[in-house]
Amino acid sequence: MGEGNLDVEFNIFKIALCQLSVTPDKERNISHARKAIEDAAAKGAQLVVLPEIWNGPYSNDSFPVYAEDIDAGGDASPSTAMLSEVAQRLKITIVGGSIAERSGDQLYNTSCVFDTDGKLLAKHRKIHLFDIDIPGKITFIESKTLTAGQTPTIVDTEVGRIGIGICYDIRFQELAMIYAARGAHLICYPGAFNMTTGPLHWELLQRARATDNQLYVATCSPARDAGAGYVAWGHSTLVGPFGEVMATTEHEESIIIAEIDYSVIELRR
Ligand SMILES: NC(=O)CC(=O)C(=O)O
Repeated sequence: MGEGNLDVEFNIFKIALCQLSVTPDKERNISHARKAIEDAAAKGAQLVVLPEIWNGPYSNDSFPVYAEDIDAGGDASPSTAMLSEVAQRLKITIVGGSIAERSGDQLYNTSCVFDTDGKLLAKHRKIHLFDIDIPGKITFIESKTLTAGQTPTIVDTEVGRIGIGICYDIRFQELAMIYAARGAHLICYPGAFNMTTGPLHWELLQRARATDNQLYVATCSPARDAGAGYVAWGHSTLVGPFGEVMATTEHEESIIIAEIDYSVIELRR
């Protein structure tokens, strides 16, 4: 598949954004995500995207507790084992949101992409950690526990060339530009914006990245839990290459199904 070339298996296909509720019960979160992926596939989705940190709470206290050794696989990573199994069984591509990854002494916020044979195609470690202090509103210092990833991640799948970013990565146009220059059709950003930055920037940034680069942008957030330590904004969204919102939702749990047509990219350009 060459740069900008639309020689992919499916030019038109359905994407599902699974805006999942997340609880402190990891086993429940894994089986809940499995069920949502099955539902999405039953509705015709060939690409399923999950939220940022979907197997446990989004907090510095929880990251070390819920972290998995993805490279070891099997019992060391029940979350990614489930994603691999379901991708293979249902013959779909999965951008597996993100989970905390343990690698030696380091922890990362990591997104795994699986192909239709259940093979791990790529692992993206969040490059731009979410260190933020808006007095009286929100303080979150991801770098207290997490290490930043070092490399952009772009992957060829049966549903196109996909660039991966995680949440705060969306604020950095340079990353999206690299993906566009390398021929991405779609950038997927699992993300968990919050009640301060969500209303301000969530849709704006998605539409900006899509318009700047004239490609599709998909985001997937956890559903909002008003009682959680970190309250997610929700509003998972698909944006087209003209910066148009093609599908979105509010903050409750939901599965968004939408159609992507890559021929529109050339048309817009
Ligand atoms: N949680 C994040 O990584 C990013 C975020 O909430 C924001 O940029 O705002």
